[in-house]
Amino acid sequence: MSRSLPNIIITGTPGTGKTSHSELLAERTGLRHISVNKVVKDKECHEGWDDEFQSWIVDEDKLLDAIEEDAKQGGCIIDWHACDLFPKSWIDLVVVLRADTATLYDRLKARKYSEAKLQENMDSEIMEVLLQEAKESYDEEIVVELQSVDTDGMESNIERIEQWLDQWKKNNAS
Ligand SMILES: Nc1ncnc2c1ncn2[C@@H]1O[C@H](COP(=O)(O)OP(=O)(O)OP(=O)(O)O)[C@@H](O)[C@H]1O
Repeated sequence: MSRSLPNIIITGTPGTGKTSHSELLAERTGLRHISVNKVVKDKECHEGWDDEFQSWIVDEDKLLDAIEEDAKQGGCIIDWHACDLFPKSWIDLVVVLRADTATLYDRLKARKYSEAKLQENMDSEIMEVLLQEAKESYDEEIVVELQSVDTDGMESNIERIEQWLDQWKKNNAS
């Protein structure tokens, strides 16, 4: 599929910094930030609310239909805590954000998550669930793992993605 701009997934366990990175990257590059949580809610791509985990039960087919046009056009930053559902043909780069357990614990605790939700997310980060999902779903050379612990780190992550974007544009110039 040929696009004039690439699509980038920013994924990771909740609290690793997907929204913060996506917003800053969108501001710096002009790419469109697609907050999948927001799309699920606004376009009702779900089958109801899961009380135990305090999250929507996502209808993946509806979600893909909702973002397909944008993805085909290119230039999207897809921000979500899962990545395996997006077709490989849509995606040019997958950034998996990581945080150490102490940092992540503090961030999730500050959100007043239930003990079950907090534990589920901590386990997911420790077991590298998102990193494995990304590596199993996409070619390894497009999957990048970046640490998201402090603001300096976030700055250098964004610079790195900007450099990648410049290179992608050069490689794909017609
Ligand atoms: N690299 C970082 N440096 C400093 N603070 C950070 C960093 N990454 C995230 N944070 C802080 O951690 C909190 C969670 O970040 P954010 O909302 O971006 O995570 P998220 O991965 O998008 O979470 P969710 O999946 O629940 O939407 C915010 O208060 C944010 O400011």
